[in-house]
Parts: sequence; C-alpha cells; structure tokens
Amino acid sequence: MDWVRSWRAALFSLLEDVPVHLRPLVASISIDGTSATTLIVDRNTGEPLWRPFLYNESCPDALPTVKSVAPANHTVCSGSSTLCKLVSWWNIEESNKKSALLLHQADWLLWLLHGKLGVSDYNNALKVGYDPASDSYPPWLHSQPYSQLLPSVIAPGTSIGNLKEDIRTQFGFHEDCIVCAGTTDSIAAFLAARATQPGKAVTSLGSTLAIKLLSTTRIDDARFGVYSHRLDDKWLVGGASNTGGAVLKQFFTDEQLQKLSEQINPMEASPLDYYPLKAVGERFPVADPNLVPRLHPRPESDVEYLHGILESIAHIEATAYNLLKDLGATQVEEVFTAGGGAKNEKWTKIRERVLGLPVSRAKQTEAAYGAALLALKGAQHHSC
Ligand SMILES: Nc1ncnc2c1ncn2[C@@H]1O[C@H](COP(=O)(O)OP(=O)(O)O)[C@@H](O)[C@H]1O
Ligand SMILES: O=C(CO)[C@H](O)[C@H](O)COP(=O)(O)O
Repeated sequence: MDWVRSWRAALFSLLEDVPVHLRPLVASISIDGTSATTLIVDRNTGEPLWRPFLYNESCPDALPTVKSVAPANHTVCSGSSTLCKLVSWWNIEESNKKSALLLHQADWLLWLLHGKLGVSDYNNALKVGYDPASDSYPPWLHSQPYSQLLPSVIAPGTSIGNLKEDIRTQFGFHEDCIVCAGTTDSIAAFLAARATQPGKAVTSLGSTLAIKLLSTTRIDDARFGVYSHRLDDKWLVGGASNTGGAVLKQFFTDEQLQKLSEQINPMEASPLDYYPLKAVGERFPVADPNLVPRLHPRPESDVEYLHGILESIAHIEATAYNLLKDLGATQVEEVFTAGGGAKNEKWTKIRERVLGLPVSRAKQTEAAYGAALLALKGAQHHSC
C-alpha cells in the first residue's frame, strides 16, 4: 500500500468534493491526522525519504535509547511513540540524515496546501517529546543529534499561511483562504463534541478506543500509556487502547453489527470475559506490547458473542477512567461518544451500566468537524 500517495489523493478528492459554489466562501482549512503517524521527508522538496511509520507500529529497537535520554515514564517511552520511530529510523539510515525532516500526517497534508515546510502543532508534537507546558522542546531532546529533524511547533488552529495559489486557482477558492495548524484525530473528536467543562470526557469508538478527559491537572505515565495533551489552559488526559471497532470488523459487517445489536438486552451483564484486540499488544490502560487477544470461548449465538465483546470493551473503558481517577485527574462526570461505535444505542446503554456514568452520543461525532472548528478559530483570530 502506498500510504502517502493515497493520503494525497484523498485530500485532493476532498477538495474536489467541496461544491463549486461554496469554494469561494471557504475562509480557512485545517486537518486532523492520526496521532504518531510519522513521515521522514526531504526538507527541501517535502517528498518522503522513507515509508511512513503508522500510528500503531511499534519500534521496540529504539526504546532503550529513548529511555536512556528521556525522563522516567515520559510519553515518548513507548515503542509506538513518534520519538521511537524517529530514533529507529536514525539508527538504520545512512545517507539522508542531513536533508531529513520529521512531520506528522496532518503536518504533511497541510504542507501540501500552504507550502511552508517544517511546521507542526503542539498536539501532534507531544509524542515526539515536545513539552506543551513550556512550549518548547526540552533540553534532553534538543541535545540529541536527531533533534535537527524536529519541526517548529505552533498552537493548533494558528494560521500558517494562505492556501497555495496554484491550488486556489485550480479549485476556485478565495485568495484570502488561510491554512491553519491541525491536531490529532481524537483531539479533533473531542473538539467536535464541544465539551468545555473539566470532568467532561469523550470516548472515541472508532477503529480503536481513545479516551480524552478534560482535566485541570496534567498526568503523564507511560507505565499505563497515560498522557496529557494541552487544550488551551487545561489538559486532555487519557490514552488510546488497541481495542475497538477494528476488532468488531473482523467478525461482523456494519449491517450485522446493527441487526445483532438490536437483539441485545443491555441491562443484562454478559458472562463472557474477553480482551478484544486485533493483534498482540496493548497501549492503554495496560501498556503491554505482549498482551494476547482473548476472544474465546465463542458461543454459538452471534448475539451473545457480540454482547460479550461489547461488554468487554466497556470494561476496558471503565478500567481506563478508573485509572485516570487513581492517577489524580479531574473526576469524570459525563462521557460523550464519537466515532463509528457512537451510533450503537445498545452499546451506549451497556457502557452506561458498566461505567456508572451518563453516556451519550456527541452531537457531532466526526473528528473532521473538530478540525473545522479549529479552522474557524484560526480564521477569527486572523481577521482580528
Ligand atoms: N453499529 C455499530 N456498532 C458498533 N461499532 C460499529 C457499528 N457500526 C460500525 N462500527 C465500527 O465503527 C468503526 C468505524 O468507525 P470510525 O470512527 O469510522 O473509525 P476510524 O477510527 O477508522 O475513523 C468500524 O471499525 C466498525 O466496526
Ligand atoms: O489509536 C488512535 C488512532 O486511531 C488514537 O486516535 C490515537 O493514538 C490517539 O492519540 P492522541 O491522544 O495523541 O490523539
């Protein structure tokens, strides 16, 4: 799979999809990307020098080096962190080190639109080691030879520049249309839910299960895959589990999920106890690269099987929220749901019972809506 080509093609096909009469009205554009999806590109041309490292890839070979330079239990001390991907590349690459630049998926796609190479945002840059509290790369990272690859970092939603002229004229966008720094996919989902009070949380039930709780305290603990993203003057505390919709997809189509779910009684606890994963390895609330999926015994009834999987994922979610409480985050009061799993009302009821909290579908469940809100913020700020 040529990921980079397909991402570029998807971006331009989306621009094509904007109705022609609306294009001149677009004031601002932003993009969210999958967190820790990492590209090493040529700093002059922007062309990839290496295949992209995907968000869920692990580079355990780099972990000892990273642990030797980073503070204990720092977010980068996980095999799937962006920094481990960078160090892994640095250790195997011979020739292109001087001309290389690191970008995240959203940074690179935004660069295609604004043309200024080397800009990231402090959400995407967290897992490469950027410190959003001091708004800088820490000295332990700056002193490493591979720090020369790090992009400059600005706040999500900040205007980077105007939409490139060739794209503007090709598609008919306005000459004042700006391109703003983006964020990660699950932060965009949080923004889409418009949860603004500490104690409000968003669980993204997409291919994976990502949790974000708005907290006044910051918590980072790689032992459990817990980290905090900055959201203005507060913290989005949470983590991402490898469980989620991708596991459901292995067994059921979306139509089957809908039909089978209708037959589940969500008030009844399933006796089945699974740890649903697509492959070996978990990030949060247990950080264990060797955790083995548990999806057996499989009952004859597909309804019972699905009930067991949905309930088991709800238990992982409950463990995650309890862990955040134990580590000192603001107490969770209410959970909104985003992503493909948000439409499953039976699952919402199961989760409400297991979590002991009010759970509802977010008004906007698409991360792209959150990216659009960031673009709006950028446009408003730009015009002031
Ligand atoms: N009715 C449903 N109940 C639970 N999960 C569902 C349902 N319909 C779709 N899904 C799951 O939603 C996931 C897709 O959600 P989406 O947010 O688009 O994922 P991604 O994280 O890949 O963007 C699929 O993995 C699918 O199994
Ligand atoms: O698993 C994921 C990819 O779908 C999560 O969305 C991602 O890892 C969450 O990262 P972040 O908290 O940095 O947004």
